[in-house]
Amino acid sequence: MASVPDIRSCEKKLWDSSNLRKYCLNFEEVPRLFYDDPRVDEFICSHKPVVILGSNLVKPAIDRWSLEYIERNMGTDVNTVFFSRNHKFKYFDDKKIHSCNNPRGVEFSPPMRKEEMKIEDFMKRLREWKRGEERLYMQQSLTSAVGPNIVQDFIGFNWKWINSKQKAHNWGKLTSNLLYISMEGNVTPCHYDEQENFFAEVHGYKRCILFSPDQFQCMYPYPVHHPHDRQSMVDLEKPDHTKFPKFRDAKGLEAVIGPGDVLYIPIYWWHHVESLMRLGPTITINFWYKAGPTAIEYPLRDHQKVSIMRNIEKMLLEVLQDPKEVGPLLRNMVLGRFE
Ligand SMILES: CCC[C@@H](CC(=O)O)C(=O)C(=O)O
Ligand SMILES: [Zn+2]
Repeated sequence: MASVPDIRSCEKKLWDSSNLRKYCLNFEEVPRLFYDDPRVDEFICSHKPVVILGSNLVKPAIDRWSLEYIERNMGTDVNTVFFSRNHKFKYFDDKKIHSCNNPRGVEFSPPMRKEEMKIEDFMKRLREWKRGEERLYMQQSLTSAVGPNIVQDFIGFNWKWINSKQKAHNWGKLTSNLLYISMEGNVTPCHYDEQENFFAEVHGYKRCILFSPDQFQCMYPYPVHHPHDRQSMVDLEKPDHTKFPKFRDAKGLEAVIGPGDVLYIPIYWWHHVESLMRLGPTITINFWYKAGPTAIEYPLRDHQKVSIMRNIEKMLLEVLQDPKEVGPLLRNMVLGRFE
């Protein structure tokens, strides 16, 4: 992507395309709107991503949450830290590992490992990291166990604004706020979540590549029973166009977000997230909301069709018991009949 003129005009551009990983696709820009622009609600209402500027959603964190401040104030509980031998941190559900007896009988090998660490141990590992060592990525729910200063900062978030969005769009409850502390260059590969997400950048720059739920045929998600459920089987860095031919036609959007920017990631939208290279660690806070009650209206929305497909896979596995039987039954149902 050519370096994008930063609309916050006077600010010096702090990154350029050399900080971004290169992919075989070109992406359209996610629109960037100020928080009080009425079009923001139009984007949220139509489940379209938008970068929201100037909301002050997590201003206390932007003003205070340096790595040193977080180390001093995160509290004494342990934090979830993922380790990966490469730059990818591909999520997997360890409760589904048993079901992954894939046809060749090869056991599932987790692409990363998890440790519960004290904040000071995580920060030490981060400071002393050497090329070639496992990369680290802290992904920890903000709970009442954090220190009093961080509780105060959290109270100082712009709850008035975000609560008004939750209400206006009839979202369900706020289920969690995760604090992400990532090394430069870390990547969370392409996946979708079943929650609405306000993704608030606190420190550093992240690039988010997004694909709509209507790109389902191009994204080749793992089966629902697989530990990598909700993840795309396509490796964005070296896509296998033989196994995943439709990926060539995928139409994606992208946004680079910096401190103060909030990216709305609609429920079921695919997203790949990378911390820009050579710009140091990034800090992000997300706000995950349960979806609101959606009346069944026709034509069905694409994300509703994804939810229907998920339920069909779950039901078939429930009744067939053997994951290896789900594909053949679906093929028998469709081939030559619905094509
Ligand atoms: C564990 C995933 C964190 C995040 C991606 C990222 O910032 O690396 C994301 O996917 C989300 O907030 O939904
Ligand atoms: Zn996600």
